[in-house]
Amino acid sequence: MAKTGGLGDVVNGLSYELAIRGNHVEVILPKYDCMRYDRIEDLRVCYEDLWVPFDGQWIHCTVLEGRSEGINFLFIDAHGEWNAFNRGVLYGHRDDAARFTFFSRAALEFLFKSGRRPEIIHCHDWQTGLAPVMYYEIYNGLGWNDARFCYTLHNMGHQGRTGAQLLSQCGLNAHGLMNHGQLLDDQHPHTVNMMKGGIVFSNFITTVSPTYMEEIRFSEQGQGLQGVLNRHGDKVGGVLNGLNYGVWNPELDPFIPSHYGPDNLPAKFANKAALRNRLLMREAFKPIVAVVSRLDPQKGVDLIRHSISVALANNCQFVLLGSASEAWINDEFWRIKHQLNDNPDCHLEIGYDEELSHLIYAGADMLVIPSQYEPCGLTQMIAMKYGVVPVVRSTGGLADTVFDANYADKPFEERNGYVFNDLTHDGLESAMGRAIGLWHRFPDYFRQLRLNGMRQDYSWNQPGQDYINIFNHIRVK
Ligand SMILES: Nc1ncnc2c1ncn2[C@@H]1O[C@H](COP(=O)(O)OP(=O)(O)O[C@H]2O[C@H](CO)[C@@H](O)[C@H](O)[C@H]2O)[C@@H](O)[C@H]1O
Repeated sequence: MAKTGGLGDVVNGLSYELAIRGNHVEVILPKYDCMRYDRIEDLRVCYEDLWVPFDGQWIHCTVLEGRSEGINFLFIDAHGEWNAFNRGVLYGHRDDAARFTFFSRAALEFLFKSGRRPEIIHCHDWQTGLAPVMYYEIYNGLGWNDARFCYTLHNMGHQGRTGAQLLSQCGLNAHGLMNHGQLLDDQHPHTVNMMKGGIVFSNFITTVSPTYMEEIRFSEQGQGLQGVLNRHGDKVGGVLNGLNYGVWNPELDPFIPSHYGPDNLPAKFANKAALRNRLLMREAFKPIVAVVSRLDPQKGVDLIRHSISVALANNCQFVLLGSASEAWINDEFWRIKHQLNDNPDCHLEIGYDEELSHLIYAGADMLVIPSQYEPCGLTQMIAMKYGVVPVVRSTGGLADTVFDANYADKPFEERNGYVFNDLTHDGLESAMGRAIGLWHRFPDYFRQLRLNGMRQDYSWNQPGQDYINIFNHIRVK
């Protein structure tokens, strides 16, 4: 209902997995104006007057509750002039640090006032980094002390660096927390680092793949937080994300015209025809190379751009679905789109379109993911489930899930894609060249690679158990 990328998938998938295993799970979100309200059932007010202290005033909120597939969702609706959550987008405003810290404070205030006493509060990314800080620094003193915090890092590229006045705005002791270094950014003087606060104060910290955990602890990929992660090394771990196969499954997917699985792979190809039809591309005996991505520097935008020409020069069709976070990237891809407008083998769709993404996975043959860094990456796992062969850069979770058809140190049944190391045109071209060559010259072998990927289990089954073990480890017994 509120998704711009992989974090939405993860909160959704993990919540269902925990609920299926008999846990009581509730998800708290801001009540954004731009949510998919069609995905929320029985939305109704559940707490009328929640007054939240923030920035020297009491802000009036209402809490609504709604359900989706059996899970209870709670939405904090903030009233008043500030208009914290009705901005037409989820994030991207100058006051984001204040907006999400206010949200964190409001969520805690709601849990406290409504008498809910969760054993575990699971927070995600910098937006909620100050929630465990406020819990231990403010709510413990009010007598609430039986909750424990798990904090998940989805992306070290966004840490929530902001001025120290935010701490006093949300009721924290700025002087003490900054002087003791718990919230002080390790690289920028006088700056609060919200993610660091989450790491220091939470009872356990996860990131979304084992390789990314290594990278952020022991290389500059920690983007300044290596030191704090290592100081807290006894409470950190990498848990590979799962996929919600209730949402991402070509045997059931309501957004694709032809259902298929490893036992009836030929039915996939009606989706390829539907994709071409939808995007006004011609029928041709060519593979479709796709990209589905946020167009962010993290995702390797230069190589994404280059993959278009590599695909078109090597007798392929190319489809891109991408949403840009920065104006220069948006402008660049619009320029390329105009340039290729009349090419019947290529379509660039710039924007965010959940339904179209399902049809692309179902219709494509290869998915290119040339990321600079990738904490986990879900699109390669979705691709594999849909019989699409991923071509990826070896980094983070991509390295944990994609095993090269030619070079992996694995038995053949576990090889499922193409991998390159160097973040260069040559690196990309060599991996794409091998994948495209296989499609044209050895179709049986290509089919086998698709099947290998489809048969791998990237569900929430194992990671769900890993999270339960972590929660059991930290909860108050
Ligand atoms: N334009 C578009 N239209 C429609 N759908 C689109 C889209 N662009 C992307 N998506 C969808 O958004 C999700 C993206 O997943 P990623 O793993 O790439 O996550 P992202 O980088 O956003 O998040 C971060 O968090 C996740 C979760 O932990 C990590 O896997 C990842 O490495 C980390 O960077 C997929 O479901 C994809 O289909």
